[in-house]
Amino acid sequence: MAQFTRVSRSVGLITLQNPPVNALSAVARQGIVDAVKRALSDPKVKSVVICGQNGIFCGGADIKEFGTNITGPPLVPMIHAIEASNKPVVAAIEGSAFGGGLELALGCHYRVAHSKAKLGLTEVTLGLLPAAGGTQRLPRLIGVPAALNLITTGRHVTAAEALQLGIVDQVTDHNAVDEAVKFALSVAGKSLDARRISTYPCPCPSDVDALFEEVMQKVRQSARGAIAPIACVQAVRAAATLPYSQGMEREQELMATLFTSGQARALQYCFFAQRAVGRWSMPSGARWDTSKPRSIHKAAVIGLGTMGRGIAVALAQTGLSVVAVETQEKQFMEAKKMVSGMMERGAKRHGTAPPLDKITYSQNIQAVADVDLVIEAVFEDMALKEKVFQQLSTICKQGTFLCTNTSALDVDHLASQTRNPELVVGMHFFAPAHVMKLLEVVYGPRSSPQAVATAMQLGKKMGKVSVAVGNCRGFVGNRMLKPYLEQALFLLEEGATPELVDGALEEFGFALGVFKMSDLSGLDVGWKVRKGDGLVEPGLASGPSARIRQGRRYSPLGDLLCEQGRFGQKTGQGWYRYDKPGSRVPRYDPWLHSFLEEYRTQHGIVARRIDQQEVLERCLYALINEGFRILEDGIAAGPEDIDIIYVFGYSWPRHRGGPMFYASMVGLAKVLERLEHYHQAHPDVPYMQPCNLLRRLVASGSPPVHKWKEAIKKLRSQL
Ligand SMILES: CCCCCCCCCCCCC/C=C/C(=O)SCCNC(=O)CCNC(=O)[C@H](O)C(C)(C)COP(=O)(O)OP(=O)(O)OC[C@H]1O[C@@H](n2cnc3c(N)ncnc32)[C@H](O)[C@@H]1OP(=O)(O)O
Repeated sequence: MAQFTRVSRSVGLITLQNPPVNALSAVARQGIVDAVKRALSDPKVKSVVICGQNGIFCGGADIKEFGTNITGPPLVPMIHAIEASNKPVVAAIEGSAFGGGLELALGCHYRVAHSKAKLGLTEVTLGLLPAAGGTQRLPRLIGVPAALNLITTGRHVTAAEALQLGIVDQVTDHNAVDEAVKFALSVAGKSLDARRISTYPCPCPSDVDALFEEVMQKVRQSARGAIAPIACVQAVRAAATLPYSQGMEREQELMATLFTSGQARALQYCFFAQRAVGRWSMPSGARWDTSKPRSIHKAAVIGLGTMGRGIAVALAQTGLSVVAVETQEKQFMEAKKMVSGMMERGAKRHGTAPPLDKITYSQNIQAVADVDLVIEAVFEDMALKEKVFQQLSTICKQGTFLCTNTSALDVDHLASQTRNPELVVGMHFFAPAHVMKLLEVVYGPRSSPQAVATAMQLGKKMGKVSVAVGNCRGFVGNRMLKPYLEQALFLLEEGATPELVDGALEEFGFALGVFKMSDLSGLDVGWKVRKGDGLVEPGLASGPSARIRQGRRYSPLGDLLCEQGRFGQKTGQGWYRYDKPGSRVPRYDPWLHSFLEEYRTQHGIVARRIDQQEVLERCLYALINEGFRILEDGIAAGPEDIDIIYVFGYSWPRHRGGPMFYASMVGLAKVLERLEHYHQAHPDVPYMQPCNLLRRLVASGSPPVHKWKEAIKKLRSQL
């Protein structure tokens, strides 16, 4: 849909009308084609302005059309027709001009942007490339290095940066459409020879080959196996080395490969899943659209360790008044300094003032009496947390929401320590809390829908992707991590090395393999939890029973390393060796390898050759199997919730769509068959026993991932 009107007597105004983001659907494209024809054939129209309704220029091609039979006029000829017009066409950019939206604007002869507008060729984030001429026009307009940066990252630029780069011709604080109309009046009748970007030569540095080689190397490194950024470099290279028409052919060729790829499907699934998790629901039937959040004006953080500091910064950055409480003198002094430093660095990056005055510090928990919401972030110890919740329940004013940042403990038990358990929810942040985008909002059986809605809304305000999940040990993310870590240890026992396991996982796309990650986060963290669970027995006992604890297979390898003081990066030794404590570069450690050999001998294990395929199947399918159990238990409402948690909190490669999406791509029958195989080989590993839900989904014909929610509901009703 696009509306045509004539304004200021001689300006044809074309307004895209496709809410909510004016995406270029088949109907919208047809509307533009018709409106442009009308403008060009109307002798009273001397120039044209294209804008979008409701303050947004255009959110790009309609992503919902991808994967369907696309009809309607294609984008490329539509944009060519606009560029070829003999009447000047001005794009009036308000809100966003992304992907095909910016490509449409690049086909116009001029661009006027509102100062708050954001622009970007974002296709790479959806596993695609700017295939409506973007890879050919942008380098011609702003040069190869700047275009490569924008196209391979998909990053959004502000109107000010767009002006500096030469993407837009004018930036205004006033109404962009009015300004564009004035602009259009001023250029009516002028020659357009120098305004058609496709006719520009591509400004290139002298050594193009060296430039592209260097960029390609960098992109390959950061892409972690994603193919779209590489295709983007190839397409821009075509702009730099070929005439426009041949460059366009190359662009289309590369797009055809990406368009039907599994990676594009995965990335587009993530786009919609990220939005779907905002539409949360609870097993009680409470939902996002029927639960009203309460406004939070003042919040408190209890405990200023690493997590508490990050949470305090994230809260202050939203503009809330924050009371930060730490009772230990040394930690209190240190935290004050660290928090100010974090805020100053953040403000410097964003070119804003640090919100230092938003935080007041106190060593007395009584200081939280008048806040609307508290986030407890004290040490992960149930007795300590119980005490804090009992205190909060008496100190805080009526109606204050009490949240815990526990990463695994029972939220409902903490709620039972208070007078109003309905006000208690978990807010599980990920370290560093002011940087990481994920927030698990954990509801217990007694949490009120309003408490959940308020925590979800606060998370959104903090710029987090918030996912509402049920209460169980480890919630969703950490619960699924357990079988993954366990398999990694079993693989070491059986003959693998940390290098082999990490190599396989990093090749799959994880930023860090499991052992590097364990060294980074500290081996002592898990050791403490296992001690609390009564799993740790000191020393290197031998015999098969030494590796059976609480009736199931257990690997004491991590405990043995901790007994040696090998806690990972912080002690300079863990699964790898580091140059000094605190160093970050993992190195091969001969000690670890002899230790593993000695361990195997002591336990009578004959090392065998393990390949990458086995590493991936055992680690990932064990984790996925637990994901199915989580769905079966109703802890996560749907596969999207699990996938978003893994993509945003656990560095699961986005181009693989999250663990549950990945399972659907591999094929549920295959996942089931491999789990059955490994469970037969390792009957003492309950995590490998295929979950009932997985079996039933396979039996019901392995529905596609977007149908699982419905299928689970149906399967439940049959029980
Ligand atoms: C085999 C041969 C193959 C040949 C090739 C065929 C080619 C055919 C296609 C040619 C394509 C040419 C190249 C162009 C490609 C593109 O343009 S891809 C799209 C690029 N656009 C984007 O990346 C922007 C995506 N959107 C956003 O970033 C944000 O939505 C926004 C615009 C910044 C607005 O943000 P906000 O206000 O926060 O709202 P949201 O909640 O994010 O969105 C509101 C709802 O709108 C839905 N939506 C958003 N964008 C799109 C879109 N482009 N298409 C469809 N739907 C979109 C979004 O999902 C929300 O809806 P719900 O999911 O229902 O909540």
